[in-house]
Amino acid sequence: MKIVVMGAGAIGSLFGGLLALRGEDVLLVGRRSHVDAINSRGLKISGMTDAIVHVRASTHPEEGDLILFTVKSYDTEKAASSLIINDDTIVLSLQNGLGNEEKIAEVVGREHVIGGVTSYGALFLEPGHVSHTGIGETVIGELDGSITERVSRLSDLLNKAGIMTSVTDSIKRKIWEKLVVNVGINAITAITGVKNGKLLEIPQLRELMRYASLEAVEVGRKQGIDLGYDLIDRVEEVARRTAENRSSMLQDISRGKKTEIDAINGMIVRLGEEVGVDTPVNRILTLLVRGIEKSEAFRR
Ligand SMILES: NC(=O)c1ccc[n+]([C@@H]2O[C@H](COP(=O)([O-])OP(=O)(O)OC[C@H]3O[C@@H](n4cnc5c(N)ncnc54)[C@H](O)[C@@H]3O)[C@@H](O)[C@H]2O)c1
Ligand SMILES: CC(C)(CO)[C@@H](O)C(=O)[O-]
Repeated sequence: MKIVVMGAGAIGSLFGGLLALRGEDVLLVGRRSHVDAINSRGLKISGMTDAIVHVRASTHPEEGDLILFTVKSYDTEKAASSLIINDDTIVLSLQNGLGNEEKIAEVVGREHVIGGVTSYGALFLEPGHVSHTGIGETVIGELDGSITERVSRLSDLLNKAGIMTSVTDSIKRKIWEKLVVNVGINAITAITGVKNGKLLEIPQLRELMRYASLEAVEVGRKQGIDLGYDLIDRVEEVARRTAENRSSMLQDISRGKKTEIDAINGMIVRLGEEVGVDTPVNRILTLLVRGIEKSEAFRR
């Protein structure tokens, strides 16, 4: 199976690197500096995995049997339109936020797309070097909920590379559950500059986190997704488990990078309007993050 990683940044390089270490045929597609470093010195993975992986890298995609789709949500359309696929190509998105699978499907056709969520953690340290920062479950599934041979095969492939993966018949709910966690944690940590654990220690931030998550659950339920209200406690649980993390959105803001706010809190606002659920907390969080993105003064 020829595997193409579309968007070899932190998580894409880690997954692609782990698959290549297992002997799979992998092409990492990323930006020039990262590609050049990998082609001259190999991909260095440090942290929970320690390896130099000799894997091919390019700035342009090639045809693949499996495409691991790992660009940030705001790059989805552009990256999808550069893919080269054949009749049997599977495109597996491991992105956060909502709407990525639909955007990819619009470009390549729905029959090619499989949804995924991962609690693996990775950091991009410098060109040619990523850090493996966390291990967690990866869940994949067909968008229509069917359990197909191809999704089972894909799960086997990832498991063989040491990426603990299971197949679900409700990937949309899984994507929503991860979304609610990101809605509760990411924007508030990005705005206030605190690590995830502080959201539990500071009563005002804890209240905000619960309100933001509750709005997301209400919107999801109105969209027909079977989300329980206990998810709000699970958001707190994730903040506890990742207490020392600086969330991905806080890291983006600190580096002066664009955030995934539109696919996370902004998506709750947009969908809330569609289904008639008020989302004042997420509206303000979205406006603040968009404002901060535009403000030099807030770069830490
Ligand atoms: N990093 C993590 O631990 C983690 C965990 C779970 C989910 N995710 C999700 O996975 C996605 C990627 O996250 P990340 O942290 O790896 O981001 P990242 O910014 O490190 O990686 C994305 C990479 O894609 C590259 N890219 C974008 N468009 C491209 C194009 N057209 N051609 C070639 N390269 C292109 C970017 O240059 C970047 O290097 C996000 O949706 C994120 O929320 C990340
Ligand atoms: C789970 C999470 C919020 C932990 O920091 C992570 O998904 C992130 O930072 O985006």
